[in-house]
This record gives sequence, structure tokens and C-alpha cells, in this order.
Amino acid sequence: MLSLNRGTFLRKGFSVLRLSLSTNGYGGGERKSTVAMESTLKDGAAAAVDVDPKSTVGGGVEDVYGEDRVTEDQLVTPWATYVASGFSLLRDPHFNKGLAFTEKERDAHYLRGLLPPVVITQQLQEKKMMHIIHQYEVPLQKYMAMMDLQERNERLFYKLLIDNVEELLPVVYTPTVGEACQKYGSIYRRPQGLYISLKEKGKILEVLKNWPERNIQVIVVTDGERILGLGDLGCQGMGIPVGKLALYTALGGVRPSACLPVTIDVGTNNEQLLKDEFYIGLRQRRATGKGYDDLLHEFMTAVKQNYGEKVLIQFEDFANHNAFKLLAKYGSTHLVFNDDIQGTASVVLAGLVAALKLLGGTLADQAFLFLGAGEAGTGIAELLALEISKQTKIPLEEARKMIWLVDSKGLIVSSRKDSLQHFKKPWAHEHEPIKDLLEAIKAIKPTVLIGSSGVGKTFTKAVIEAMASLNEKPLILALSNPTSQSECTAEEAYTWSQGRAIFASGSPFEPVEYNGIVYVPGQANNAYIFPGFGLGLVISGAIRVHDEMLLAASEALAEQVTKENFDKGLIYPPFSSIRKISAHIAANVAAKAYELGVATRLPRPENLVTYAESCMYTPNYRSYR
Ligand SMILES: NC(=O)C1=CN([C@@H]2O[C@H](COP(=O)(O)OP(=O)(O)OC[C@H]3O[C@@H](n4cnc5c(N)ncnc54)[C@H](OP(=O)(O)O)[C@@H]3O)[C@@H](O)[C@H]2O)C=CC1
Ligand SMILES: CC(=O)C(=O)O
Ligand SMILES: [Mg+2]
Repeated sequence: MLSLNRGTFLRKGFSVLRLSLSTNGYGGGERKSTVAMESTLKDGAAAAVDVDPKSTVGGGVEDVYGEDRVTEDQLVTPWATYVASGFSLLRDPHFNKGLAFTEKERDAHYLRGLLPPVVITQQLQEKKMMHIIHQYEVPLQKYMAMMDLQERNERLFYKLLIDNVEELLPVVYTPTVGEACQKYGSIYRRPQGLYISLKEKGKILEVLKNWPERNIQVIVVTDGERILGLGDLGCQGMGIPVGKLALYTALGGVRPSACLPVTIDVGTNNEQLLKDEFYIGLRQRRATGKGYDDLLHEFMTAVKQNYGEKVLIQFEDFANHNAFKLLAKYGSTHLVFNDDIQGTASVVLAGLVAALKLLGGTLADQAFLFLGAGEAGTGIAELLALEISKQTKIPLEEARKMIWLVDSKGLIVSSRKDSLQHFKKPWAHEHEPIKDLLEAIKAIKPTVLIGSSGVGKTFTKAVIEAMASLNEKPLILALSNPTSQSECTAEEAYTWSQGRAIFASGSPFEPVEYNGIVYVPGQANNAYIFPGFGLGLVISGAIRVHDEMLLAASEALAEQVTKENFDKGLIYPPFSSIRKISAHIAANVAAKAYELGVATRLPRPENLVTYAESCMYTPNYRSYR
């Protein structure tokens, strides 16, 4: 067994001479720590005291060098990293500072002559880069400029994103990332993330070892089958894990080197892409059944072998027939989180709880109707029912009866039960069949209407008017992404409800002026939750996700909505304070992980908010000796 730890830092900052060895294969180490984890799970926090107190956030139960013992008996890849200097330093996005290299650094690192004479600050670089971004009129050009920056100068990229989050979120995330995925092949310049295709079957562990970073804490993985509301984009879905992980760092402070974007390519059923000469993925129809399941299982096993027990695997934009299955299958063996089911549920519940300040009453006083009964719709419905059941002490089955869902075939009712997918069955209440959303609104009389259909323009004038005729303040959430798929626009929601709607959408809309009043729409997007949620798991060393942790995240987010926000009709705080919000979410999630006995980072930090903040990555340049 070779147990040289990853990264022996001889010098501070980038100037590192390190030999990092990644490991391979099962070993006694895994058995040992699994026992420790299981006892943690069974016996709660008290048993967790047995876990190595030196355990840190890096993954698994660690030795003094920070190596995860789960991986210690594996074969290793002799990754060697040398001190970067001169031209190679300028080409290394992790350490490049461009014109901000100081005179001393230019001397020490063989940069003389490779840069023009001027030395500028990171602030000036930021100003210049924003100026460049502003010159592009086409969002996709802005996206490409940001991606280029990420690959040229990582710290400047994150500085820009953090300092200008409200302006740049729609560029690196929804809606622009949707268009980027659609055109990913044509705009492709350099690879981002890790591609695991059917060609790598039997070799996934080796593929993981080709990734140069060893201390991975968060993986976002997609198979590209349901990219936002744009359908099957196959391998080109890579834009989503890349974008989500950029948010993990910018919004949640998880360091970039700890983030791994993965796309699993099992083919695509998108005929247009199959015919596209620039398509970057396997040119075949999607593998299903055993072929699909085996590849996913190999991936899940290899991730645990390579990175240990505590790496978070976030499933993103899988089609619902796989998403629910994967979450159920790996929920008890891995640290997994489905952003579309669980993250969305947590963010929407937070918005609903916050909205009660504007609507009055309790959650149980509301009637909820969803358009769309897939991952997002049923995920939200389930967490909402759980919260109502907790608040009112009524059984979960009773709480579910306050929630109604419409799918592509109409209202979900008991007479349809036999033909429904399993995740819809709990919502099949007694009612006569109704085909149409408008008719369903008239019958159910909802106070809250939630769009999670992935189909744009489905909240028509008649739908919004019906909601406005039933409610003084209709609460309308158009969650579908990107903007083209939004169930309605902010302008439509405000205009058709005569300015009475409380509105939020998955993708952002500009403020709307109606009858001389400016209405500011909120953004109901899981981006509020997953970065802080993931940070909470990382800082507590959590090994499993529980629904209680989703409720904890939701509660923390709802608490961050201020009177000033409510006065503007907002049910979410602005993204400009997202890092503070993420620290609170992380702290609440971590606290719940300790309470449930699934946290392994011991002892528990006393002040979890302060601790979360102290763990967050900051993008300011480091000084090099
Ligand atoms: N704002 C946010 O944070 C998030 C937004 N989303 C967005 O939500 C949308 C849906 O995602 P997801 O739930 O994962 O997708 P799914 O495919 O799992 O679910 C879509 C649901 O919408 C139903 N549907 C489709 N067309 C219609 C229609 N014309 N009328 C009524 N119902 C319809 C489908 O019905 P059937 O089952 O009969 O096919 C299905 O129940 C996407 O656009 C996604 O971008 C998702 C996650 C987070
Ligand atoms: C936001 C998100 O996760 C989605 O639209 O799929
Ligand atoms: Mg998603």
C-alpha cells in the first residue's frame, strides 16, 4: 500500500512541489471506515464520537495527512505537479494573475518579458472584464467570454461572479446556459469536466484518476436527458454540471479544486443532435435497462472507491424515470442529493413559508395546484406535505390531500391510479377527471399555482385571471427553465392579475412597471439552496442526506427574507446577499446533520455560521513568494 498523501506543500501559495497519488481498488481501509460510518448512522451522535477526531472536511475518515482511509489500499496514479513558472504559470488558470503579477513575482517566477510592463490590481482587471462583458450584446457571447475567463484566470472569474452575481448569474446559469448546452458542440473550444461514456465501461475508476484533482468534495453529474426544460441534449448537457459547480464556488464557497463536473454519455435520442456534425457525444441512441444501470452503478462504486464516503454526488437534470430510481437506490449507500427533486423542493417551500407573511395564515390554510407532476412538481409537493404534517400534526396522507397536481393528461385523480408512474400515485385524490388546467383551477380553487411542466406559455391570460378572481393575492410560481419555457412572464403575471400577483420564476425577469408601480419579480431557483446545502454537508462531514436537512435548509432561507424584501412583494432575498444566505443554510444543514448523527466532523464547531463562513473560498489573489 502506498499512502503518500496528496500534495506535500513545500512552499506557500502556488509554488508547490507535490507528489499526489490517487488510489485504486477495494481494501481493508474501506471496510474499517464503513463500520465506523454505520455505527454513526445507527447510534446517532453519541456513536459518532468513535470516529477519528482528526477527521476533516476532505472526505472519509482521515489520517494525519488528510488522506481518506477508505481509499488507502488502492493502486495509485503517480500524479506529479511541478513548480509552475514562466510561460506555464501564465497558462495555468489556478495560479495565473495576468497583469496583476507584481514586479517581485515577475522576477521570482521567470515572467520578465512575458508580460507588458504595466502592473494592475485585481480590481482594475475586474473593471476591465466587466467592460468587455458589457460590450457583448448577445448573451451567448457573454457566456463564452466568462468560460474563457474561467479557463484563463480562475480567481478573476470567481471575483467577477461573486461581485456581480445578479448580473452574471443569468450568463453562467439559466437562461444562457440552456442555449450554451444546445450549441455546445459548435462553441466547443476546450474540454470542461469529466466525460464518462459507454466506451469507458469497465474503466470508470481509471477515468476518475485522470482528473488532476484528488480532494473532490462535490460532484455534479448529469446524463443530459432532461436539460432544464429543453429535453435531451445528450453529452452537451455538460454545461449544466459546469455551471452548477461554478455556483457551488461563487455562491456557496466550496473551493473550485474540490468540484468535479461529470457527464455520463449513454447516447441521445435527440435526432437533431445525432445528425449534427459538431455534436460532441456518442452518436447512438440512449442505452436503457441493464446497459444504463450497470454503467451508473460502476460510476457510483468508482466514485466511492476513489474519493471516499463523504463526497457529495448531486444528480442533475436526469429524466424522471431515472432520477427517482437513482435517488432511491443510492440514498442509503452514498451521499447523494437530487437537485431537481430535493433542491427545488427546499427552495419552493422556503418561498411558500416566506409568502405567508404577505398572504397571512398558515401553509395548511392554502390550496396548492401544480402544473407538472415530475421531479420538481412531486418533489416540492412531498416536502410541502411533510412540513404541513409536521406543523399541524396531521398524518402525511391527510396533508397530501391539500395538494393537487396536473400532468400532461390532466388532473391526477384516483381513477387514473393504475396507469400512473409511482411518484404520482400519492397525489391521486378522489375527484372526477379534469383534462384542462383552467377547469382544474375552477374546481380546486387554489391559492397557490406552481408551474413545473417545462412548457412555456401554459399560464395563459385565462389561467392568471382565474387565479386573480379567486384570490386577492394569487401566488404564482413559474418555475420552468430557461426563460422560453417559463409558464408565463413576470409582465403577464402582473398585468393579467392587475398587479395583485405575488410572482417568482425559475429564470429571472426584469422588473415590470404596471399602472405606474414597479413590480420586482423574484427568482425561485434551486440555486438558492444547493450551494449552501452542499457546504453544510461538507463542513459537517455528513455521510447521508435526510429530508429533515432539506427542511432545515428551507427554514434558513425563509428566515433570510427581510421586511424590505417583503415590502417589495419579494418572497426570496436578493442574490446579492447569497454568500451570507449560504452560510446560514450551511449552518442549519450541518446542525441537523449533527443532530441526526450523520456528521463525522468532530467535535462539532460551536458557532456553525461563523465556521461555515470561515470555510468559504475567497477569490482574492494570493501572494507568491
Ligand atoms: N426553478 C427551479 O429551480 C427548477 C426548475 N425546474 C424546471 O421545471 C421543469 C420540469 O422539470 P422536471 O419536473 O424535472 O421535469 P419532468 O419531466 O420530471 O416533469 C414534467 C412534468 O410536466 C408535465 N407536463 C409536460 N407538458 C405538460 C403540459 N403541456 N401540461 C401539463 N403538464 C405537462 C409532465 O407530464 P407527464 O408526466 O404526463 O409527461 C410531467 O409531469 C423544467 O423546465 C425545469 O427546468 C426543475 C428543477 C428546478
Ligand atoms: C434549475 C434547475 O435545476 C433546472 O431547471 O433543472
Ligand atoms: Mg436541474
